[in-house]
Amino acid sequence: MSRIYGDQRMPRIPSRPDKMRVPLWMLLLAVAGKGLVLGVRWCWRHRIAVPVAVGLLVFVHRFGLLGLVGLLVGLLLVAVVWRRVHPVSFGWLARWVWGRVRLAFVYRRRWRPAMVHTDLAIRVPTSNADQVTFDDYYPRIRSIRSTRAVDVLRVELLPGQTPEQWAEQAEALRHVFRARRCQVQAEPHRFVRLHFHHRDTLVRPVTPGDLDGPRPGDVAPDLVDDPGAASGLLVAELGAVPVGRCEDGSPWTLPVRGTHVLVAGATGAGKGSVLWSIIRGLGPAVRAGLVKLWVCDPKGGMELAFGEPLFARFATTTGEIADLLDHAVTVMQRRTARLRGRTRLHTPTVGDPLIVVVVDEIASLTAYVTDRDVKKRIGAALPLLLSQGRAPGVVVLAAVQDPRKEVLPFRDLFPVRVALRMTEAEQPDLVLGSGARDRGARADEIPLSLPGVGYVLAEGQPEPVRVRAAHIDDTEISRTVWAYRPSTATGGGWTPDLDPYTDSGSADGADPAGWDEVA
Ligand SMILES: Nc1ncnc2c1ncn2[C@@H]1O[C@H](COP(=O)(O)OP(=O)(O)OP(=O)(O)O)[C@@H](O)[C@H]1O
Repeated sequence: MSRIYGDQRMPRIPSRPDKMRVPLWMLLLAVAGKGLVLGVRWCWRHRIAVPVAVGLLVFVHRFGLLGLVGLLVGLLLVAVVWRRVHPVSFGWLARWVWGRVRLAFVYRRRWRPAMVHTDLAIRVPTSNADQVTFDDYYPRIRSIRSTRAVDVLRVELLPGQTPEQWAEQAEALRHVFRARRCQVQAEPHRFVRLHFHHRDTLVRPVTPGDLDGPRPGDVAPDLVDDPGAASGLLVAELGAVPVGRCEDGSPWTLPVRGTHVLVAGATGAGKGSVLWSIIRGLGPAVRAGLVKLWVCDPKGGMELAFGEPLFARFATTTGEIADLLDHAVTVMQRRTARLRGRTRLHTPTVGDPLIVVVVDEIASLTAYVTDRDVKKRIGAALPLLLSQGRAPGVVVLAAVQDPRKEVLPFRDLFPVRVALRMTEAEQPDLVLGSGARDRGARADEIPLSLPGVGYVLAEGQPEPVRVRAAHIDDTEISRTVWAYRPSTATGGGWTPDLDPYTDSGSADGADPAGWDEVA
């Protein structure tokens, strides 16, 4: 209140002004005027419902109840035909109508009490001649978009409110509107979007999509005649590698080129499926020679050994892993020296591919290694790769069970992070950044029955998105390996002219096939 009234906490003490005689006609006129204004305002607020109701009344008056039944049957038939002929426009209209219905019967009815009890309404004390009263100001719902699974309300903030205040009340709002989950998304100014989720769209496992078929709106790289264009398409796709599905039904993709990705989750949360989905998504680029997978499986190869033919390098002991990481640092430093002042982001080519260092259970390398020399080498190489590897095209894709800083000291160096099921309520914030859980990333509430479900937060993206990775079973892994393993003659064949800065000789001053020789 002090904000509105300055330092004056209560309104002025009520004082009774002198009585004034008002003629009765003037009073009646004032009451009628106020009634008219309120009536017009009400009609304006219900500007769709009022004409529809009036239209229906006129219709019934003219054609009777039987006519009304005929009209409804006719509308139903039109809807069925419309849905078959043009499902997109029908879907849009259906969502709009469903949104108006939800607004009228759910949100408008419970909105005011919900706002008062969550302290999101503002109460200003006012005084009249006899008593102190209060004026209530309610945040206004400006629009609504509804599907069968989620209602999204766009709400205008009251002066002085912040999206954080709304995020704190998300759990209370979820209960008021009987939703399964409520997520608050801030707009840059004045508005928040409240997502009330009613159904879980990620209950069913996601089947991996076809990587070689035509994409919506374009064609598969394999179907492009010009090899340069095909390669360009594959390189472009490294910015959005298909991993699974988002809660809103859209494809879940992750960038791999120019970033590092961390996947965190308790045991059995489905980290393997995220790693395998990304590896599989990189398959076409691996087959084309534009990506090399350097894979470290400190669990002795339990998780990733199936894919060995797909990998340029595969290390399972801590000694081998330390060698692999040292070599990745060397390649990174050579490339950095070569590309310095020429480009800010390496463009993969067959002679100079993107190197993706995949590490399953990265904590085994940072916290649990007993050999001091190996631990020191790994402890030096990993932060170097994470801090300098993005631009020269040596990127890290890692999985971890325990996201604490003592276990993974450089987790903040991963720009893209995925939080699968976690065991403690603080962990989503450790992985996705502070406040992520309040903004809806309740990874600790993901049930055991939903492996592969999690929340993702990419660099520059303010809100966590709920996602599910595709389920890659052993058969699909074998198919992927068989379909996308690179040809044995690495470094041979045609090199697309994508990188104008690539030297005419070998990429890093060494034989490109040399990377494989080290393995
Ligand atoms: N996206 C998914 N959809 C459906 N089932 C999945 C998915 N991901 C994993 N699973 C199932 O969940 C179980 C555990 O998965 P996974 O081994 O990938 O978990 P993890 O996090 O890697 O576990 P750990 O840390 O113990 O290796 C497996 O039986 C797997 O079949």
